[in-house]
Amino acid sequence: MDIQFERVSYIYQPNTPFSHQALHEIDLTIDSGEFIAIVGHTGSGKSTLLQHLNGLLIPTMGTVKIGEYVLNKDNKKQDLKALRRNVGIVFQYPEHQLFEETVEKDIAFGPKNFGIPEEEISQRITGAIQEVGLQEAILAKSPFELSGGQMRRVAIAGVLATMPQVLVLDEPTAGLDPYGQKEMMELFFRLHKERNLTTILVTHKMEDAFTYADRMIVLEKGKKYLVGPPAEVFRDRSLLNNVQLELPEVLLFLEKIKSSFPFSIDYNGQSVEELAIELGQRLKELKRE
Ligand SMILES: Nc1ncnc2c1ncn2[C@@H]1O[C@H](COP(=O)(O)OP(=O)(O)OP(=O)(O)O)[C@@H](O)[C@H]1O
Repeated sequence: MDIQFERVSYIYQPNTPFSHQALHEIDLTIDSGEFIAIVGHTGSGKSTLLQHLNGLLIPTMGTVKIGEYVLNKDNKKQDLKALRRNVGIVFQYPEHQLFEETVEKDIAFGPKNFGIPEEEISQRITGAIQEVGLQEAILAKSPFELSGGQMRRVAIAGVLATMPQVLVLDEPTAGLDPYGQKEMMELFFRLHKERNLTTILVTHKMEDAFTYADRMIVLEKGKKYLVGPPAEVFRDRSLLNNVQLELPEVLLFLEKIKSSFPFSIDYNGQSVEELAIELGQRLKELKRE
């Protein structure tokens, strides 16, 4: 499913004293199978943009096109069920949305809602629980008996069981310990590769954007500020000034990826190590200039 934003603006509570324009004329194309990271300060519009991906918000101006769907203010009354089945959103702290008596019922909720036949639902539950690295024995438990990390995995399994083509992740590793964060990101990256799943990740972690994304989108005050492969975006001097990416933070993450990278990625023929060294040097030079 290709995704296209054409001059998308969004205004919260228009024509009231509380009116706030959260997105300004965003143009954007995301190809099927891409891994996109969206970064930007608090309040830059990241969550607002995400909510346009399954029609939770409809642009105030402009158009969002997702597969067959055309979302704009002239087209507000369409049935969005198929869109919502195909675009799975994992909101921040998704475990807060668990509510059923058993893990099994919680995971079944999405597929049931989308009218998937019972026999298929049980297969999907088993598949999803394995995919997120949990044992089947957990299905009979109450979600509230589980650890925080397990609850998060159950919530993600619920989204995966709807078999989306696009997976949208809003700070999915927030609140997990560093080991849990890495495991979770590797899970998303594996799903992305295995299912050719278009993945759109909102993150504050530059390291994750750099490690996993094909392209990064930097939002600043509701505007698309920079977009490109992470290695290019990090080379942009203005990122240092405008997104306030601090040099120690960058160096720290470059240092980390050198030792902990689980696989090699090649950007324009450079190994990650070469890239890290080059980026580190360039960023030092930029700060000196
Ligand atoms: N329901 C609302 N009514 C009015 N303004 C809102 C509403 N929701 C968000 N905003 C404003 O819109 C802007 C963009 O918010 P948004 O949540 O999209 O930012 P964000 O980049 O996701 O931030 P964060 O990183 O904190 O999650 C902010 O200035 C926010 O205060």
